Amino acid sequence: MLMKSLFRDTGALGASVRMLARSKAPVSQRAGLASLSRRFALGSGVVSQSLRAKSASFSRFSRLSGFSGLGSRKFGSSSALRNAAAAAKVTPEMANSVKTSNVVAYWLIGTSGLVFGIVVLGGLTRLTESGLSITEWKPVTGSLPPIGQAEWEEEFAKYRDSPEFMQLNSHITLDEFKFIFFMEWAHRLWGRAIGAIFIAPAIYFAVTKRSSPHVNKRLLGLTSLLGLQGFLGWWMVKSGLDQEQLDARQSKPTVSQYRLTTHLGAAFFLYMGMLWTGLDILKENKWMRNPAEAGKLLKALDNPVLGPMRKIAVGLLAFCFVTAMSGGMVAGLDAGMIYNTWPKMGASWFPNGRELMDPHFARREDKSDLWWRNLLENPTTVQLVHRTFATAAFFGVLAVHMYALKHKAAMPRNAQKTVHALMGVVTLQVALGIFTILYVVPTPLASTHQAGSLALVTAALVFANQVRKPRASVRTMINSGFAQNLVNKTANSGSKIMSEASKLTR
Ligand code: HEM
Repeated sequence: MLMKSLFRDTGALGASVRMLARSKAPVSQRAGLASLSRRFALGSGVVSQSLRAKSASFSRFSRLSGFSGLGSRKFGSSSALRNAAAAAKVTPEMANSVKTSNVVAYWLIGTSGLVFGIVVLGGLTRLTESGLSITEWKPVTGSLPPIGQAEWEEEFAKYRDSPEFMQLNSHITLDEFKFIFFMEWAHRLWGRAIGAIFIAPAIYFAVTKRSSPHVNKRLLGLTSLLGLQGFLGWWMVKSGLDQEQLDARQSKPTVSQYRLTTHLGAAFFLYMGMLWTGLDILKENKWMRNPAEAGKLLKALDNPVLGPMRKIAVGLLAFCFVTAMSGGMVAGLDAGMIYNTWPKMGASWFPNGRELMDPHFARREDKSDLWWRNLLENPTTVQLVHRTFATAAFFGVLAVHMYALKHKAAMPRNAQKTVHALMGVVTLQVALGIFTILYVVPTPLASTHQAGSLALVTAALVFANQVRKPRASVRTMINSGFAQNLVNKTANSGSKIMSEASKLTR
């Protein structure tokens, strides 16, 4: 009864506010209405005195009055939405935060798959030593490969001027050059394709309001990261083409391991950002469609056992990422070509201290850079660092797996499955790493090992996402029982506002 009257009255209140917002009512009047809505919400007895419940009532109010992302399309202009939301102390974030179309989520997850693919292709480009074959960066005109003999000869002539040709590849023929050119060209073309497939739909979704402002901010961040990634790719290649830089590093013509790892790290971030956002959208939409189920899940997520698990899951994701980056350093220094034994490194468990902290790697006279230069530039030490991180990652996942098994009852079902998958992937990844070392980095194994690192990060990310509590706005809405009650009441209420609002929750 109480609920019935609450919804009836809130509906009427929402209608009045909508009218006020449309009629550009004076601010004082709108503020008065906001305070009325506040008193109303607090006096209803349905919501508690807590601040969280207050914000739930404002979310409820904003949705019933049509002031949500979807509502703004149907009921009013975005400035009316902003004004009314501000007057009612419903932040635009809260008012608009819930609904983003599932299509946006599928597109994000699909694009993250393309990023996965380009990381693997990038690894193949490096492993086939093709990455320095294109000596210029032409973001637009470079989309087309040379056409006809004359253009190929011209391109080959540029390559013949590069340090890589002069010092390592002076024997290669035009046909062999064509192969390495096409590897690098395909990598760059794939990058351009990801740019187009990401940016054009992102604009479309934002303009047509299929994505909420909250998601739009993330799309903007991901677009910037995508642009940065293209630049980082060229910045990396430049380090292998510029003889001065090679001299400074005292290196053969290869790219800097720092730049390779930065490029790899940015790709991982892009991948994780797309996947995380896509999963968030799907999850929230699912909750809004089925508030009763979501309520149960929220209750399960409130279990105190999951408190530490949430932090551990994020920590584990970060650790897997760092381990992958240490692998990038190994790849950048070709450090997998030495110490091709496991578990020992050569005849002993660890190389001797003199080799691990070789003074030749220090560049300062006082040798104050001895430690960090060896950790990041000495192939022996870098390999040992990667082995150490990998071992720690394996035991970290094992510990989480055991902890999850111990608290099985408290874990959401899907998280239980993911933690098993995580255990499987980390075992496979360690095995791939070991075989990559034992067989002295054959391309198929090394490439699968690289793909495995992304698979591991994927499993860790999905797990962290599953045990995470939802965003505040969704949480307060579902916790208040609002969505469930709304759906129940709508069936026979006959109220237009109620049926409009209930659609928002489906
Ligand atoms: C959690 C476990 C591991 C992760 C996440 C991981 C990740 C990575 C990544 C991302 C790379 C760079 C690939 C590239 O850019 O081409 C790499 C390279 C490498 N890793 Fe691992 N790795 C793990 C375990 C291991 C283990 C246990 C070993 C051996 C004992 C190993 C040996 C290597 C070697 C030799 C390379 C260089 C391959 C190349 O030159 O392409 N890894 N790793």
